[in-house]
Amino acid sequence: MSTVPSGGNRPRSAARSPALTPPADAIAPVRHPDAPAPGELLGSHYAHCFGCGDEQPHGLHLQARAGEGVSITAEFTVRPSHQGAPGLAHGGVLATALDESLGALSWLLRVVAVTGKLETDFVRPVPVDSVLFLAAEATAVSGRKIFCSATGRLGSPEGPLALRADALFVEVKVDHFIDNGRPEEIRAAMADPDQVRRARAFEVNP
Ligand SMILES: CCCCCCCC(=O)SCCNC(=O)CCNC(=O)[C@H](O)C(C)(C)COP(=O)(O)OP(=O)(O)OC[C@H]1O[C@@H](n2cnc3c(N)ncnc32)[C@H](O)[C@@H]1OP(=O)(O)O
Repeated sequence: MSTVPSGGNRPRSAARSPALTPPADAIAPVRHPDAPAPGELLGSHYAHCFGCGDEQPHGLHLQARAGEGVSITAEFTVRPSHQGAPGLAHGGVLATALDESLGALSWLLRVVAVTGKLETDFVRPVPVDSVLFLAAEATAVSGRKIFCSATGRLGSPEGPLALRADALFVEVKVDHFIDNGRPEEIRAAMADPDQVRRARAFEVNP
């Protein structure tokens, strides 16, 4: 069953960019047999990640849980440091929370993927101290392209819809990070056995 309501007040597909519509020959996403069980906390893919890292003091500290199929849920508490306007969350921070939730789907597919395109609807203002209940789901796969959607609801998983996103993630090899990341952090990550283990867990064909 889908955990991402297509809902909101108008049909999402009416406004979506063509690049975010899966091609006719796209296939349904397949949950990897070794994916974490529904309800299991996924943990951070990188301790210094702005979205989910435990060791990132400026980060969002998002904690995602595996859902059914290829879906996750996550909670994000909006802090005063996340403000854009007085007492309200910054839109870019909210987009980051959606991006991170969508990125967490990689744990269920067991592929390494990065955001290629992220389209966000900001449906309602999100006050500081709100708890946003995020739900993300992969909807289709076409070659290296993973189509996915997410929502953010205020106060509870059934609360008022505040955010909605559609995204295209593109599968990459671990070399994507090794070739492009700053050497200092890459060296540190490769020297950390836990980080190497996490990277391997995402790779189907290491
Ligand atoms: C490890 C998990 C981390 C999770 C953290 C949360 C997620 C993130 O924030 S990731 C960080 C932000 N994202 C990035 O830095 C990505 C930067 N971009 C890139 O590196 C490249 O553009 C990349 C990898 C997306 C695609 O490049 P490349 O590998 O050369 O593939 P490319 O051939 O261009 O594209 C593959 C397919 O995707 C499509 N595609 C790629 N980007 C887009 C886009 N922006 N819009 C539409 N389609 C796109 C292409 O059209 C192509 O489609 P088709 O196969 O039908 O021809």
